[in-house]
Amino acid sequence: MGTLSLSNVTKTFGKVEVIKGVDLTVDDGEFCVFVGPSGCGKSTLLRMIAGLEDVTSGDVRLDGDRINDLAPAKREIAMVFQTYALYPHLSVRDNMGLGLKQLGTPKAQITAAVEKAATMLALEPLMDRRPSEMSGGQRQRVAIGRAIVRTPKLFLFDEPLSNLDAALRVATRIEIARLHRELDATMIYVTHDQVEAMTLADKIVVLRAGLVEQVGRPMDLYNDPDNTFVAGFIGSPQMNFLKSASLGLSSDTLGIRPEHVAISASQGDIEGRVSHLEKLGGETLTYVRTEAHGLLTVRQFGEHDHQVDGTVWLTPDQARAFHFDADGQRLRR
Ligand SMILES: Nc1ncnc2c1ncn2[C@@H]1O[C@H](COP(=O)(O)OP(=O)(O)OP(=O)(O)O)[C@@H](O)[C@H]1O
Repeated sequence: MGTLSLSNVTKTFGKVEVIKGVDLTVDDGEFCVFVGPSGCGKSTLLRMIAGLEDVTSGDVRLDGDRINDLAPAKREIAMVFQTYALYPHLSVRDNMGLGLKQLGTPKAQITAAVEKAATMLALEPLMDRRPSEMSGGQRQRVAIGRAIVRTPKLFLFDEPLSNLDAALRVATRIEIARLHRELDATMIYVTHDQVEAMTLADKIVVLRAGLVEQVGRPMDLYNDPDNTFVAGFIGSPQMNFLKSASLGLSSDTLGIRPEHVAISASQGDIEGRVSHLEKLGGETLTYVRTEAHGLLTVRQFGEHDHQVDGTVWLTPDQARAFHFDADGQRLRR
């Protein structure tokens, strides 16, 4: 079991309140991802769950038990950091087994748990190496292995892939998804990476300035955002925001994803000039400077050529558009 609940959790550093009352439930076996702009409080929230920061007010519960005052080592929670935090003088085997050893677990049991985790993570050939003799990706697998052997109720990941190169990030991301399926464990994962959030999460929590903006399944946040903040945050490239009035519409702002804007050299609703093009292989992004709405992005599948500085016409697909009021709240019709 591993159900986490936060009720009205706050955190104050000095006089500054950085977490301003968070309510959240992460169900047993769920993969929950925290996203939000830099400084919004993702890591602080994670560290409070782990017990590495005190909770200023509110309750943190694991399977119903209030754990606010429980020492980190007693929480049955394992945390994997961006910077691995392995002991340099210990072998992989000893790094992975250390947590259990400190808990006084019998040696045979430690060996069995370490071997099982090593197999899951394909670490067997590396067990006698020290951290300095391994690549970043291998070290991160050891850090994940160290978390697994403790069979915690809850895994916390703080941007675990951000020190890895692009190919290794993809491989390790897939590995984490597999581990989640195999372990059937509850996981909370902090990331800046849209792809990680969209692909790993059962549930995404969008945070902004210490508050939860919206919680939902990835595609629900993408297709049904509550406000301009969530609409702009989820999805890459970002949603376009247009002034409704200049399109003859009654809402304040019209939101349209780059893939739902048609581009033509001869006709359309909005005139603009091509600012620059990005050909990404499978798709082309065209950035168009418009007088009424600023810079807009158009996404087309395949390779397309639009002359830089040339005049183009854009037409948002109204059926796919989102409408927002002057406060940025979604107007659902
Ligand atoms: N020990 C501390 N003392 C004072 N302020 C802190 C401390 N730790 C974090 N903060 C502040 O709390 C706020 C939230 O920080 P936090 O690291 O949780 O944000 P984050 O969303 O994880 O950011 P990032 O995405 O950049 O890692 C920030 O304004 C930060 O400056």
